[in-house]
Amino acid sequence: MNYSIKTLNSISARGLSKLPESYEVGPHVDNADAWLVRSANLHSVEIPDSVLAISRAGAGTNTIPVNQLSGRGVVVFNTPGSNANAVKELVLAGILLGARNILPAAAFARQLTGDDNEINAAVEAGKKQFVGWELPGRTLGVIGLGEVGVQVANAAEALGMKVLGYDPAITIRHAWQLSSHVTRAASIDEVFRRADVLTVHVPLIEATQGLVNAERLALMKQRALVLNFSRAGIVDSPAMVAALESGSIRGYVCDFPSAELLNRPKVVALPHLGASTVEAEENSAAMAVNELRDFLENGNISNSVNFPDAVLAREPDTTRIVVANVNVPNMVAEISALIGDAGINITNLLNKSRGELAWTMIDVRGPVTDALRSSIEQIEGVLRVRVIEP
Ligand SMILES: NC(=O)C1=CN([C@@H]2O[C@H](COP(=O)(O)OP(=O)(O)OC[C@H]3O[C@@H](n4cnc5c(N)ncnc54)[C@H](O)[C@@H]3O)[C@@H](O)[C@H]2O)C=CC1
Ligand SMILES: O=C(O)CCC(=O)C(=O)O
Repeated sequence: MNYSIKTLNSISARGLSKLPESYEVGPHVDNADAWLVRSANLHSVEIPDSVLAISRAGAGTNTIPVNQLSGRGVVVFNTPGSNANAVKELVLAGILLGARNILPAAAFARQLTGDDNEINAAVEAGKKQFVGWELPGRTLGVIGLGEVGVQVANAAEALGMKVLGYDPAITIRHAWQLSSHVTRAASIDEVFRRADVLTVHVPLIEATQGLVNAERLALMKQRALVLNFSRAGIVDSPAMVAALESGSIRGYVCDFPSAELLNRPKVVALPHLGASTVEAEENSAAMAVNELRDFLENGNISNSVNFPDAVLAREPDTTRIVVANVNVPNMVAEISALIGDAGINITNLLNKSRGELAWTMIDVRGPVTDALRSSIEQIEGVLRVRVIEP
């Protein structure tokens, strides 16, 4: 079977090279079986019915209409951790940019004129305006201790910072990865109160929209530094601008330029560069490609953000019936009954659920007719059915 994948952003060629030659891949593929995206905003894009899955080569899926796709039985993947080191490194750079006033200082040096003696004199006279501060002993507040947040917390701790973390839904894996020197904050407001530097590493969802707002900025120490390498909407921009103008916040370092933030000396806004390293682009693309291949060729799911993980080893010479369905009782029995009525023997079966959705894979010996497929599609609660030949 030949599959096709449409790419909607520039995707690392090395990552794409993991696909076999039989795959049709590129930006102009019509009616593709799957889409591979980075930050492309799909909320107002028509996604054809041919699309069985979308993989986001990266972490954030706020640009994808996940709920709507779930209702169509379309699986949405992301690539957890694939770019976390790249983001961590840029966050560390951001902390140092703010702590040492590096950008205004470099701008000052760039505009110097005269011979070397005059430049040296101007340097000695001017440098006192850029006196910074060192990291050891300062408190870094990290909100969100997932793939990125844990790496940022551990790296800052290794640089001598005191680290205060907050994540009410931290996973066991991330809790194990976190340095034992990181202190757990009892509340999000405690992080705002105690941080000299605050960094947010949470997804943009309804609950995190405007999480950094005027009330919380007012809790912060005078002249604290705020970083946002997650998503623009997590910080209330007018509140941030007001805090910068009043001088209560020293600086805002982020990955999301906007009209409101342009030309503000206390703002460093990078052009969404967190994941823009050769390594992160390659890792993310390779991970997304592997997820899509296993999904298209076997119906298996790893790292989906809407459907459960579901992996069932393939046995030779079996046909796989893959069903995306609403998580309601008796579904497996109803599907199995139709297969039995068609006189087909089931060799293996997996049914996994996640919230309101479920994924069912049934391996059978013998051909699956269009009539059987269509009768499974008619079951109430079935969203989509695929038949994958041996
Ligand atoms: N600037 C860039 O290029 C990049 C930006 N990102 C952004 O960073 C976000 C985080 O990335 P990862 O760490 O890889 O994701 P992740 O899913 O591994 O971690 C997110 C963490 O935030 C926590 N969380 C959710 N709501 C919270 C709340 N209200 N308070 C405290 N914690 C909360 C979750 O429990 C989870 O542990 C992504 O969703 C994406 O928006 C990620 C990678 C690159
Ligand atoms: O693909 C990119 O450059 C952005 C990465 C990102 O924002 C993410 O992974 O959430």
